[in-house]
Amino acid sequence: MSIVQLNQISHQFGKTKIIKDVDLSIKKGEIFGLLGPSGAGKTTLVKMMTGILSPTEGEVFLNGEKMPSLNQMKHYGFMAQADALYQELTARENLDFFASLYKMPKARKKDRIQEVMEMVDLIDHLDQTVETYSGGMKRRLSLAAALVHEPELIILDEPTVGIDPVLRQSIWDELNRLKNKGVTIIVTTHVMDEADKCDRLAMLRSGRVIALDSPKQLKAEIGAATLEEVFLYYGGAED
Ligand SMILES: Nc1ncnc2c1ncn2[C@@H]1O[C@H](COP(=O)(O)OP(=O)(O)OP(=O)(O)O)[C@@H](O)[C@H]1O
Repeated sequence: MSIVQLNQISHQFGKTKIIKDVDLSIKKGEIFGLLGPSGAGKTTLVKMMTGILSPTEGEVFLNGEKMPSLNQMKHYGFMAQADALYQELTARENLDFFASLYKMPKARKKDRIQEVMEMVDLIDHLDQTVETYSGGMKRRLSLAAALVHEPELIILDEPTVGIDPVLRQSIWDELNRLKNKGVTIIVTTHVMDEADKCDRLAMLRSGRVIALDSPKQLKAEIGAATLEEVFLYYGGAED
């Protein structure tokens, strides 16, 4: 069974249709990428997966349950583009708060906070208030907050924007480690080399899925050397 299922999803803001007839079926344990230029509709699509936004048409299912569903909320971790952190609290207090929301046992919570803070290379700043963090540090803490409760589905909206290449690699190592444990990861990106790391990729343009397969298969099908070529081949160029 697919963990996320989108059936004929469309979304309209006012009179403008932003998402057009999207069907997607995301399987348990895969890293699924949504690749597209700015404005293609990636954020709108992931917001509908989380139930934050309802589609104008079509249905979204998480674990077979129709969204929005409060019950499903504890199963996923979401990292939005805008940070949702408490500025006046320390990083530890923020993570403690998020972990407690999901009723994580105390002992596990303590260890897990250390683990995620090491992963995002913020362990030396655990007891600093968030207001003293730089923009990049806040991004990394937001990622830690999305992962702290060990969700089985992780939805990340452009998680590595503003993050340096070394740390970006360590974040991808962690995502792969989670995937090997059976966690499903959905990630939006407009960076081709990140898209290449996904098991499957949906290329999005102007609210439509223009191609969908593994990066390797997408390239092989048209004899392309890069994902850029694939994107252009399927109509990725602007009108
Ligand atoms: N609340 C809103 N009201 C009106 N239009 C919106 C709203 N939110 C998004 N849009 C429009 O919907 C389109 C898709 O936006 P979305 O944020 O989903 O794109 P994106 O692919 O995530 O882009 P980016 O990579 O820049 O984050 C854009 O044209 C945007 O202007």
